[in-house]
Amino acid sequence: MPRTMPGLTRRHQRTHYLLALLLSLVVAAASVTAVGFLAKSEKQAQSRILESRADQIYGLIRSRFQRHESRVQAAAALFASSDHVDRDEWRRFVQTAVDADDGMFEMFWAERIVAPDLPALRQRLNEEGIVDFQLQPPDPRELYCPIVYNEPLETHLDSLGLDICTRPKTLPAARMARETGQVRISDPVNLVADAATPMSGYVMLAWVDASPSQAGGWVGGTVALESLFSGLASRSDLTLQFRDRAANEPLLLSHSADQAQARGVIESERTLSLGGRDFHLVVGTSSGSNLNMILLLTAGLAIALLLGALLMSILRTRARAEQMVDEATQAYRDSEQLLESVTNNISEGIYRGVPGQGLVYINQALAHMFGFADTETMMERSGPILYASPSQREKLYQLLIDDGAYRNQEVEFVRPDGSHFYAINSAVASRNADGSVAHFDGVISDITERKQAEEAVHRLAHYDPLTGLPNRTLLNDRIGQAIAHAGRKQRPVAVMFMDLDRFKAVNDSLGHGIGDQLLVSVSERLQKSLRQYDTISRLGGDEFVIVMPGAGFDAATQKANSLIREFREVFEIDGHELVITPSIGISIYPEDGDQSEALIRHADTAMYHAKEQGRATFEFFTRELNKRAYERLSTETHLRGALANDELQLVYQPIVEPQSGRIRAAEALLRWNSPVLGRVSPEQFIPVAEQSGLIVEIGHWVIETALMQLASWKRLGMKNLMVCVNVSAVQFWRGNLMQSIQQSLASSGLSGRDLEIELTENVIMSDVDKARTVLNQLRPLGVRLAIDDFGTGYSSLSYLKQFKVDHLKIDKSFVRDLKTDSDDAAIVSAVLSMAQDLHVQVIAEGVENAEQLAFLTDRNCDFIQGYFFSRPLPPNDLMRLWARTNR
Ligand SMILES: Nc1nc2c(ncn2[C@@H]2O[C@@H]3COP(=O)(O)O[C@H]4[C@@H](O)[C@H](n5cnc6c(=O)[nH]c(N)nc65)O[C@@H]4COP(=O)(O)O[C@H]3[C@H]2O)c(=O)[nH]1
Repeated sequence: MPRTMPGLTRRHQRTHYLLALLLSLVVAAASVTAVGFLAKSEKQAQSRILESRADQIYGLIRSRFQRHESRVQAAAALFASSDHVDRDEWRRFVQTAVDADDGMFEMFWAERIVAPDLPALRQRLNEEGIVDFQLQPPDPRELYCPIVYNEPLETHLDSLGLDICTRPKTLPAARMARETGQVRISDPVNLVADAATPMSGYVMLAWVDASPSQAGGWVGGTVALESLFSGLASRSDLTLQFRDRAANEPLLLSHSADQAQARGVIESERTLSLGGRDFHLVVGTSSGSNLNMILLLTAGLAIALLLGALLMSILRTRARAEQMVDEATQAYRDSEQLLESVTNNISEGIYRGVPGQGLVYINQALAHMFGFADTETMMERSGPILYASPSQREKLYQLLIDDGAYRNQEVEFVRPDGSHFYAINSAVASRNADGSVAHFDGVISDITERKQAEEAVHRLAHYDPLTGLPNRTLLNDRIGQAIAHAGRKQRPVAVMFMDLDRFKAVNDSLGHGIGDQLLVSVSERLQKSLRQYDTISRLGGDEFVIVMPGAGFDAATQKANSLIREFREVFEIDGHELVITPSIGISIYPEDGDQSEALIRHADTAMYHAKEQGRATFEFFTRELNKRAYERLSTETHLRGALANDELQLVYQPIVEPQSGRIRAAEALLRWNSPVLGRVSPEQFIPVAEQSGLIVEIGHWVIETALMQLASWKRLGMKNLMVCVNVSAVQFWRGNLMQSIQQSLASSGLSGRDLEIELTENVIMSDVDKARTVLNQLRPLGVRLAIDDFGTGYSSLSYLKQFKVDHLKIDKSFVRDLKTDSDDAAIVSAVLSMAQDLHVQVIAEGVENAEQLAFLTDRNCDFIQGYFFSRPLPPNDLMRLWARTNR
């Protein structure tokens, strides 16, 4: 089955098949015609040869017959011409003929005698030595024709006495010979009666009339048929048939006759009339010529087929070649289109440049990259590609010359409008035979976006998004660099940790938007006030760190002072005039650390100390500060587990009505007995709890516990008693105070009037509006409000009036020195007087002695609290005290 070529159409294939078939048919027909013609010529030639051969054979057979006939005639002439021919004479006469070995099988003399002559014959023969003459057949009859002489006698004794007139095959010939006087030939006879292989032959008979001394008779010659044809059929290409017409049977068939018949030989026939018999001779050709014809024809047909196949193959090869050319052409077109499509649609710019000529090809993307509408415009207007750095252009071109290529080079290009873009540029050169650059092909990928993204990532990783200042990561780098540089030059580095005082209040009251703007303004102000090589970093929230390479103690002091001064100037943010102060902690390399992290941490510690010192100030880091910072950290660590471990307790200090001496309230005060740190003063752990935010949780616990305690006392009969709890600034602003109080009241079953919260002036004044909102929410619950530590802060009573303050607590620092410090006495007197005017009750704290009590009672102080009456007491002790005082 022919393989179908992909892409070769069926129509083409059919045409090819038809052409090949046609050629095969034409060649086959030509072959057949040629073979026919050749066969015919061959046949004619063969016929001619055959005729000639047949003539030869015919002549030979005829001459062989005639030779035998003439011998018989000669023998007959011998008898006719002699009075008597005796046996010896006969023998001598025919001896040559029978010895010639050319087919004369036997020669005999058969006499015609009548019955009465038979004894004389026997007598004569007996005399001649034939003693036992037997007639064959022996039957008595009138006429006998027995063979009386025959030669060679030795081999043909059995012929002696044979009566030829009794034999149906010889009798007709004998008669005819007598009647015509001619040699006549008998029917074919078997020459050897008992032989295994029959031997055919003829008997030729010639009549000899009787003479006076001799009876008439026949001379006979027995001729072996084979001898007539010997040597004639030896050629394998000839077949012979020799038929006796009268006998009508083949006398001789060549050994190849059957094959010859099967192959249809050419035959030539002759009729041979001899001795009164007609013989039919058929000579045929051998079959060799037919085979040749068949071979020829086969070869012709094979050639036809081969030619057809060859043509088919040629056509197919040609068609395939054409098809391949078509396909290659199509593929080339496709690839050209693909290339065009790709080059015009990819985002990479592609160009070809020729030294001295500039660009000779660019694609669409390249034109767009350089800000041109299309390639034509760029090719017309643009010179060489513009590199931001001409030296880089030279360097890359040198690479092309030296290495033949450069790959993935990051390049900055300039557009005609002056804008820049970043790209990755790769190019490869093609060289002339002399090695010079013939042209170079390049690819440019615009990586501006990637660069921008990288820069954005870098910015995010290293800069504070709000202010654009370096973040902690970059700060660490800068400090590291500053230390490395300073270390070599043995110079100091100052690290300032700056925190904005009460920034949270700004954030909470004015919102984060304003807070953020304030931070930006602060960063700008800081940047303006610092040297170029100083680094300002924002760590987050309101924390800034300033690194000042080369600055030691004096320079840092100077800078801190100037910063604090500069911050006195108002920040105008979105219509708000904000005053904000910084607290600054300073650490110095190398004294306070040689690592960025240590220097920042120590500056932070110093900053806390500055805040503790009353804000808007700065502090240098000291070992003592570090110790305190460590203690604070340790306190915080242990405080985290204090609530859960039940390490906190409340003690209650009575607040007493001086006139009656009755306990009207009890202030709940925290106590922490740490199994590790021992007893820790509230003045030590409360600030830590506030800084860490733990105060929210602890504060809730205090309110809840105090109210539960009061409920318990009330159940035990302690009437007209309320509890006062300290609420810290962090708890007030960040903790959900309202919810905490509501929950605790609910669980204790008490009313709001049983609770008083103590807030410092500073808490309220840090955000008056918000404080008002919170307090207004509490008011409906009946919760009372006391201003703690009054006198230490703003001390603006009239201002506080609007908050419906229930009690003012005069700070114990004023009470302590009442006797010795006239200022304190004056302040206390003034406060008491003002409070009475405003109908606000006053509680004096820290009353330790009778003089203090007398001073206060003289001025109608409403309540007294202090060691003079009682130290803070455990609940049961207070209950016992109450039992003594209030019954
Ligand atoms: N020298 C002297 N001191 C007297 C006298 N009478 C009372 N005190 C002390 O004065 C402090 C009164 O509490 P504070 O001013 O609110 O000052 C409190 C308060 O600000 C804070 N505090 C205590 N408990 C809590 C609490 O539960 N929550 C909050 N936020 N702060 C608390 O800790 C501060 C110290 O508390 P304490 O050590 O318990 O100290 C208590 C108390 O023991 C006296 O006659 N002489």
